[in-house]
Amino acid sequence: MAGYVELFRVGKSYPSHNGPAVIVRDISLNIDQGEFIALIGHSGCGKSTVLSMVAGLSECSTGAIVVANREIDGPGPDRGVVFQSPCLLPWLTALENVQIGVDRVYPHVSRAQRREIAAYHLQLVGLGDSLERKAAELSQGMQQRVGIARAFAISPKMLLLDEPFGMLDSLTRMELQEVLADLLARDRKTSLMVTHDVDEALLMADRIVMMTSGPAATIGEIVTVPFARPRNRTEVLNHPDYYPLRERLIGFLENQGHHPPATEVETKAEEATPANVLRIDAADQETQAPLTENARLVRRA
Ligand SMILES: Nc1ncnc2c1ncn2[C@@H]1O[C@H](COP(=O)(O)OP(=O)(O)OP(=O)(O)O)[C@@H](O)[C@H]1O
Repeated sequence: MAGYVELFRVGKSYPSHNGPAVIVRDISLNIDQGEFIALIGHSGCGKSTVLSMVAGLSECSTGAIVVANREIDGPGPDRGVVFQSPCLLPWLTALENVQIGVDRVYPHVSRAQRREIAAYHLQLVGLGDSLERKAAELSQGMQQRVGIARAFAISPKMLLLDEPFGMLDSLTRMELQEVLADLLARDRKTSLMVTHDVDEALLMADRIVMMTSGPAATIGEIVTVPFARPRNRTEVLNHPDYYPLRERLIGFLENQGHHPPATEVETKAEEATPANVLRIDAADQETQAPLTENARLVRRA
């Protein structure tokens, strides 16, 4: 059955002195309207590469991507992107940063209405009192709230999130996971999120797509998360299926090990060792108790 978003045998390679370095290959995935997909895999396997092709920021070397029946050929306002760092214009206010996108997408509505749209979305992410504060004065968590408001304010058909909470401390990360979940409960956007965090994937996603390790990474396994959305963190953690699912995800990643990315293979073939493996936060290992904190896949030991 056709999906709302369809990836048909998508691949990406870059030229190198040894011929094309294949980063990802044969990525085929149908995403239903309103579905939330988490993309996980070892560092360097090509998760961001896939996301940036869906965003239209990078061209597919092979295959094609269709969003709402239209093959994409570049970035567009039908896809809102949230990056790890929100890249705000520091000299502009929170409101002005959100309004830039709104102005571009709604050029025909009045300036007052455009301001209202931007202000409304900043209120939704809890920044109603900070509309006029300069971006440079905001904490990292607040800046990321602006980034999320900016993505929602343009009413995209699809949301693309590239490790959106990766740079935040764990408490702020949990807060923003809830902000995002609340927004998605109001407006169930079709979403694709890259994350290193298996607990975040289990909290947010309807399906978790696990990528094999590169070079030439592809989809290894897809896990359906059986918890109804919207979700409550405590209920998810206490669900009898939670730990078996978590084990399955971690088991897959452990079995993948970590292979050097394609570009390293060319220059460092002899240095490829299985030492670069998945590690869980020391805190998690110490407690061995039900996790209230995210287990992180740390990139390299
Ligand atoms: N412009 C480019 N030219 C050559 N190689 C590139 C280019 N951009 C990315 N790569 C390579 O593609 C591979 C995949 O990168 P990508 O950022 O997609 O991985 P990732 O899984 O998102 O990694 P991480 O989890 O660390 O963010 C890496 O080996 C990277 O070096």
